[in-house]
Amino acid sequence: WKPKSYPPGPKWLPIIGNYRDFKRRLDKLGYHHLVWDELAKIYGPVVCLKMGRSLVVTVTGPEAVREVLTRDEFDGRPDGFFFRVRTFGKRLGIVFSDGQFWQKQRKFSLQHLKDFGFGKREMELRIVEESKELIDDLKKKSVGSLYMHKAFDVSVLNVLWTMMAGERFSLDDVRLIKLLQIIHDAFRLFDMSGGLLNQMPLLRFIAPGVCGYTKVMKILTEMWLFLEETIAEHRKTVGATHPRDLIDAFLQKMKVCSSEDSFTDEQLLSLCLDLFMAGSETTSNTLGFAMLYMLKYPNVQKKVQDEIDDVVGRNRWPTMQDKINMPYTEAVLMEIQRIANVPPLGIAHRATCTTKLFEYSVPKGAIVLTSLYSIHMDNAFWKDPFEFRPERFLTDKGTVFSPDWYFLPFGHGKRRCLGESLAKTNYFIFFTAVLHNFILRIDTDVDELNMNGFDGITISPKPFKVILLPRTD
Ligand code: HEM
Repeated sequence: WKPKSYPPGPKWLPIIGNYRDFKRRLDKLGYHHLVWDELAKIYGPVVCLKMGRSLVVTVTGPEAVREVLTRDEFDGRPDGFFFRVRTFGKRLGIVFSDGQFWQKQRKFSLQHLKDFGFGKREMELRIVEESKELIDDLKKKSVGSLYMHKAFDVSVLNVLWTMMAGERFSLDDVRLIKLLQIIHDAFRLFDMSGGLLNQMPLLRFIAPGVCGYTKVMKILTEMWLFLEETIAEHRKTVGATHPRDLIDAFLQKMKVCSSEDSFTDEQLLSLCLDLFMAGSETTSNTLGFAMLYMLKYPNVQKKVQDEIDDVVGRNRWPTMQDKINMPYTEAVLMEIQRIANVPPLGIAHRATCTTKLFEYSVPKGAIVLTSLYSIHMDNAFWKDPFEFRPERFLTDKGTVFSPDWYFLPFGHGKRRCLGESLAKTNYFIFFTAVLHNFILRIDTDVDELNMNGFDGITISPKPFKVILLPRTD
């Protein structure tokens, strides 16, 4: 049974709703976003499923995705056990908070990250320094072949962490590598609707292992401990003025705010957790896929290298100023984001009031997923969406073309990615730095390269090995 006015979808069973049907399709297709795609083919661009206690509405295709991302009543984030367990049973952080609390915290974070270079030349210089360090490290390690799917993890995080906590990690930092692996596992364990733990939270008492509770608590405990140590260190040394980083700025703000305000110890930890998680996995997975596509398409790799050599030459490092003169490279970077779909369903939204979506009624509290995958792979618009063809992003004149509603790797609207400028600069500098310095070769057959990643909140590349041949001047 379900109200007639709700969006279409398969019939609900008592208690579990559509869980069994969804699981059956997931076992067949292997990826959550493909299940939603299959359901959209049957029921249309707005599909509604009941997953345990959660009502999940998923929108597919540019028209429906645009409708959700441009309307304030869909700017909420889901509530529920899974979304609160990270943040002490409360709605904290930035990613899964909403309303005035979120507005205030998002504004504060952006404003103060900017004070420490975010989106500015300083940030780019830091990324260049990190990329130089990474290239040196790769040169040392690149005797024979090496795993490349996670090569960027620490370097990418270092840029963000310097602005947040004023420190960077050595590329071999064992604790950080372990922590990043933990985050990686966490992203594989759940899906954007919160998974079983959100749908049936009581399962944590009955079957904590099966519903992922045991693992999630292990992951969170390690993350909390790590972040708490960093924050405690800041607490000891923070001054009254001249903050050194975002944590200092937050601690100073706490001192001048009343205890009812949203600037609390728990919020500081939650904010750090959110930025740490949102900022690391997405960018390094995108760069991992970028390496994979360069291996699979050596002719594209060569064209990028030729463009870098033409514009940058062999005697200096690529910079963001070069990007405007490198349309082919930019088109390649865009095509990788389009086809790899690292966040295939973006981040879950929530209807903050009962509202209409086209002719359907969406009740207050429904989880709303936007299939970014569906717009990136839209058959009618892209014609051959499964082909890797960077030229699709170039006009006849050779300039870069960005089709607004068919290319949204960072989302759109008020909930758009907070880290976009950092992510884009990281992506461009690390990618061009590697191709400037190395020719990437595989040591297996090209056909053996697996372009399909692991499923999860983000899609991540499966392990692959690369032979890095130094490019001579
Ligand atoms: C290639 C890398 C990245 C991609 C593809 C990406 C993509 C996205 C997407 C699709 C969203 C959700 C938009 C929505 O809700 O509709 C998002 C949100 C977010 N991203 Fe990113 N992101 C990337 C890197 C980063 C970085 C480096 C940071 C670190 C500062 C970051 C921080 C965030 C935060 C905090 C949110 C939540 C914003 C909010 O709810 O107000 N992201 N990102």
